[in-house]
Amino acid sequence: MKQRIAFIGGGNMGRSLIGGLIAKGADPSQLVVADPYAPTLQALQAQYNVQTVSNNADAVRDANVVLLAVKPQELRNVVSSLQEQILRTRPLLISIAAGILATDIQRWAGGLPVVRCMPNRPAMQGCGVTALYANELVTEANRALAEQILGAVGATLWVERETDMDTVTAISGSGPAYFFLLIEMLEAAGQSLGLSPDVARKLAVETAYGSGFMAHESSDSPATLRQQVTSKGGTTEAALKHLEANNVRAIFSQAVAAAAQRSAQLAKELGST
Ligand SMILES: NC(=O)c1ccc[n+]([C@@H]2O[C@H](COP(=O)([O-])OP(=O)(O)OC[C@H]3O[C@@H](n4cnc5c(N)ncnc54)[C@H](O)[C@@H]3O)[C@@H](O)[C@H]2O)c1
Ligand code: PRO
Repeated sequence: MKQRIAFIGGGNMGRSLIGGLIAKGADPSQLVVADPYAPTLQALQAQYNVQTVSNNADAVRDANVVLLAVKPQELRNVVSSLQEQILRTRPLLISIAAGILATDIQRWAGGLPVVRCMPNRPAMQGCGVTALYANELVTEANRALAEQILGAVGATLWVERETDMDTVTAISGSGPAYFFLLIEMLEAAGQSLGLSPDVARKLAVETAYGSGFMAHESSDSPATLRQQVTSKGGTTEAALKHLEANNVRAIFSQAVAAAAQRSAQLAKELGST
């Protein structure tokens, strides 16, 4: 990749993308990270040997891609304060912020095109998934560049309607947390039934890994894979009956809807002015 990418924000997700890109062979000298928190910069410098700066304007100076990885609440100030400079150098702006509309970011940037996307934390291991959205100002070259960067750390897909980004965020952006919660709950259940913490954790984590890997590799649907584990009158059936009787599907569906609603709400609270 022959791009110079400026990361604005080197927190959890910035670090995941940087770690994933470097693991895939990106040259650290092509990546610069700006963050006001010195320990974050020191850790990124030590671990990845990327250039780090405390000032956003310094980071974007020579960049042809600016990857916005700050919290949604920070985005307007960050982009507006860079406007004068980026209007001169015209980098591609890529936002990973939940909720915030591409048109709002575009306006704060003085009219530059913006690719809005939603990656997820497994990008760090090169097995993330990113959904991207581009409005009419975004060129084919912009799209290709964004896809090249996010595609280096996992699967990519484009959505045509920006409203779908709220659902995407609820499914794959937040999704790793749902799976981590499930691992936590399996681990706790194992412990409460008498397993040692180490054994309970190993069983829970390896089972999640194996199941995810199998779902990824198999041509069978997740429902079919589930049925293959579930012997009639057996142990799995006993557990699944209990979950179904307690409305696990409805609860989960409502939880995901709450995440999507929060994404839409963030756009209203923090954008459109
Ligand atoms: N964490 C995830 O799994 C995830 C997944 C997809 C998208 N996102 C999106 O990524 C963005 C960052 O989330 P995160 O979880 O990495 O948050 P984070 O708090 O871990 O990281 C944000 C970073 O931005 C830095 N920062 C704050 N103000 C800044 C400023 N003015 N200029 C430059 N840097 C500044 C902070 O010091 C921090 O290191 C959010 O918009 C979030 O919606 C997060
Ligand atoms: N983390 C961000 C949030 O919780 C966006 C998706 C994952 O808002």
